[in-house]
Amino acid sequence: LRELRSHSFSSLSSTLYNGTQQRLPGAIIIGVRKGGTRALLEMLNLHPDVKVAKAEVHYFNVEEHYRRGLSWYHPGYFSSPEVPARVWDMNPAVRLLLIVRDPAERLVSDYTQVLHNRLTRHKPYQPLEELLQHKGHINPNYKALQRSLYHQHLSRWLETFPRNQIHVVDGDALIRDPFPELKKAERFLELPPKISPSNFYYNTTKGFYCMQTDGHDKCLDESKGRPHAPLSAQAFKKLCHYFRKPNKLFLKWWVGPFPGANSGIL
Ligand SMILES: Nc1ncnc2c1ncn2[C@@H]1O[C@H](COP(=O)(O)OS(=O)(=O)O)[C@@H](OP(=O)(O)O)[C@H]1O
Repeated sequence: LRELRSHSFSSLSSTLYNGTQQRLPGAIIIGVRKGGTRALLEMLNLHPDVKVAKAEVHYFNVEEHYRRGLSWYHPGYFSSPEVPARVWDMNPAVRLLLIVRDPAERLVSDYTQVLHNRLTRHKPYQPLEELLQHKGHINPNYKALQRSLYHQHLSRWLETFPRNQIHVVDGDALIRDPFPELKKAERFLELPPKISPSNFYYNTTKGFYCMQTDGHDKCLDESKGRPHAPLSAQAFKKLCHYFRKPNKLFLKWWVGPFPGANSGIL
């Protein structure tokens, strides 16, 4: 269930429409595994006008969602081809927040998560270097690699949704300095500016920003920000090289034909 949540959407009911309790989300976070979805969701939740749908509401009772006609919750992956049309059917005006991160880093994080699960269950595992390469070349069939080909998944969303309904959150920038990314997301959602720099502080033990509001503070759990599995510098370089073209395609869409310096994925 947790997997479903983290690999799919996180929904936000906000005051986009009527300022009251809404049943269907006015905005949805789409993103791949390990892109920073949870951090974005928790940080947006600092806003008093944002209501984050509880995980249970999404996925704990899928049958109920099906009965209510929300079948898209079930396979809701950024990379699932059938999802954009289903989201459109739910609400064609929904705002989409797409969070991405350096595709090579995301891939290593993705592998690290799988490795962690296998180690916990005392199951055998293959080293990343083996999965990643075939006869000395990057293996294009490796699923975690395919999940990092953002432009491919995005192009399907763009067949359904206009560009201005999708806002990209730079997951790397969110790690380094969350406030500016939150500001941009707030603007995109047309929310009054309520999130402030004082909502964030750098936690040196965690090595990441944590949140604080009304005297309470909160860091993400230990599954976020784990040390990554080892990968040789040579293999990582190959991987970055592999992603150069897909990154360019994605960036061209994101920032236009002349990419600025703000994106972390080149
Ligand atoms: N503030 C803060 N604290 C902790 N972690 C943060 C934060 N901001 C972003 N991140 C990054 O979020 C990464 C996990 O992304 P997801 O939440 O999408 O992962 S999951 O697929 O739902 O498991 C996670 O990836 P890893 O570092 O590879 O574990 C983090 O780098």
